[in-house]
Amino acid sequence: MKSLSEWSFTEPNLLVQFPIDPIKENYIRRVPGCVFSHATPTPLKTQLQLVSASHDVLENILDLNPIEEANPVFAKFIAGNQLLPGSVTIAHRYGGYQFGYWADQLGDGRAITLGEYVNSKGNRWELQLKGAGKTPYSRNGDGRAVLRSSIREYLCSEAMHALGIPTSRAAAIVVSKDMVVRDQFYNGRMKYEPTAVVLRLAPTWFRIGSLEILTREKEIKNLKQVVDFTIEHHMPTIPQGNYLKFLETVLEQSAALVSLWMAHGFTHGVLNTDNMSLLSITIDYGPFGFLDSYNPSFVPNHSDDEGRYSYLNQPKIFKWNMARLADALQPLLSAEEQKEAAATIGRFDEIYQQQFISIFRRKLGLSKAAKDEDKLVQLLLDMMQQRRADFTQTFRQLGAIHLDNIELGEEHWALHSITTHPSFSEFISLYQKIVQETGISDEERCRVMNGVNPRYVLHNWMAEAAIRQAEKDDFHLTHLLSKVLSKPYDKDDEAESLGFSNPPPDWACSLRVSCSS
Ligand SMILES: Nc1ncnc2c1ncn2[C@@H]1O[C@H](COP(=O)(O)OP(=O)(O)OP(=O)(O)O)[C@@H](O)[C@H]1O
Repeated sequence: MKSLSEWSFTEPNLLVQFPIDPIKENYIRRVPGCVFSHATPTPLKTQLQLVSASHDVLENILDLNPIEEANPVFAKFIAGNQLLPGSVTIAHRYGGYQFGYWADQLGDGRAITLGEYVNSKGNRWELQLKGAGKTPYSRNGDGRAVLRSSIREYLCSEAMHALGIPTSRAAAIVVSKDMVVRDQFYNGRMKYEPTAVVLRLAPTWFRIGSLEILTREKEIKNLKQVVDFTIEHHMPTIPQGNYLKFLETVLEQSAALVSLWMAHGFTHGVLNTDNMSLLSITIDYGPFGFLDSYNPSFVPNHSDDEGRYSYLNQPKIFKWNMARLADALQPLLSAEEQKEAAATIGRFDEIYQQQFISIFRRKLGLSKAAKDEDKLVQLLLDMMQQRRADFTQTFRQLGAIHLDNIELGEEHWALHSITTHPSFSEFISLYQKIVQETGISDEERCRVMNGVNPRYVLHNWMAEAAIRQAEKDDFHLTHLLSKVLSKPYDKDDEAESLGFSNPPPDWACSLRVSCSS
C-alpha cells in the first residue's frame, strides 16, 4: 500500500486523446467539436474538514494506506486545493434528455476529472471531484455542491456497492465553511449551506448523453471515437466496430441494473439520459429514495410532479432511454443494423422480466426456477402494496420465520400486516409447495434470504439525521451509516439502538427530497 507522497495518477491519461477545448480558463461557453474542456478546481477557502473516507476505496481501489486520511494533504487533495502528480484536469461535454425533452449541451458543470489511476489489480479508474467549482459547462451554476447532497452521494454510492449493485464509488468527502444559497426558508429568508466536495470514481463517466450531443451536432468522428474507446477499454469481448453488439450489451446490462434497483426498492429520482452510464452503473445520486412501505407510485424527487421517475416507472424509462441510445448510435449503423437496433429495443421487456424474476426468486430463498414462481412473487407484492408493508423488512423477516409453523414476535413487525391479508394462506401454501419442489430445506431458504435481503438500507430519514448532525460539525452518524451500510446484512448494535431496522420514525413521513443540490 502506498502513502500519499508515493501516489500519482497513471500516465498517460487516456482521456486526453479526445478533442479538448484548448482554452484553459473556466469561463462558461458552448464548445462544439470537443469531448472535454480544460477545467481547474477552484480551491475551497474556509475551514476545510474531512467528513469521512471509505477505507475500502482507499485500500482496494486506490492502493492507499487508509491512515493517510489523517494526512493534511489528503483533505486538500479531496477539496481540489492541491493536485497530486500526473493530474490533467478536465470537464466532459455531454447533453441529454431531461424529463423527456432534449436539453441540449449540459456537461460537467460541477465535476472535474482529475485523471486516471490503474491500480495494482490492473483496473483503470477515472477520479472526479464533484463540487470543485465552475467549469465551461456550469451555465448559471456556481460549480458547487452542498454538504447535504454530498453526504447522500457519498453514503449511497458505497451502500449500493455493498448491496452488489453496480455503481460509481465514493472515496471521501470534505466540507468547508464556504457558504452557498440553494433554497429559502419558509419565511423567505436565504438559507446558507456549507459546500462540500466528494472524490468519486468510475471506470468511465461516459453517459448516453455523451453520445447524444455528438450525434445531434453531427460530430460523427468524435462519436465513433467515444464509442470505440468505451468498447476497447470496457467491453473487450465486443469486436471493434460492432455497434449493434454494443447497444445489445448496454441494454442487457441496463436491464440487469434496473432489476437490482427494483429488488432493493431503490428509486433513482432523475433518470434523464445524462444520468445513464454507458457501463450501466448507478451514477448521480440526487433525490433518490429507498422504499419505506411498498408503494409502487413512490416518487422521491419532489420536483417530479407527474411521477415520470416513480419506482414503478423505472424499467419503462430505462427502455425509453435505450431507444435514445439507439438514436445516438444511428450514424454508426447501416440501414439493416438500424432495423435490428429497433428489434433489440423491443426485447428489453423480456430481458428485464427474466432478470426481475431471477432476483426475486433469490429474494425468496429459492435456488432454482419453479413453476408458479411468478404467481408467488405477484401474490406477495400485491399483499405488500395493499397493506403498505415495509419493503426491505418484509423480505428480511420472511427469512426469519418457519413456513410450516409461523410464529410472529415483535421482531417480525413488518409481517404482521400481511399475515392478516385474505391471500396470505394461499401465498404460504404456494411458497411451501415451491420450497418442497425445489428440494431445499427451510433453514437453507432462510440462509439464502439473509444473504440477499439486507437488514439495513439508506432510508432518506437516516441520511437526513446524519446530515442534520453533520451540519453542526458532528460526523458520528455519517461514520456509523458508512460502517453499517458497508455490511448491510449484519446486525449492528448501535444501528439497532437507533432503530435502523424498525419502522421509520413519525417525522420521516413529512420528509421531502429537494432536488436543489
Ligand atoms: N451548482 C451547479 N453548478 C454548475 N452546474 C451544475 C450545478 N448543479 C448542477 N449542474 C449541472 O446541471 C446539469 C444537471 O445536473 P445533475 O444534478 O443531473 O448533475 P450533477 O449531479 O451535477 O452531476 P452528475 O450527473 O455528474 O452526478 C449537469 O450538467 C450539472 O453539471
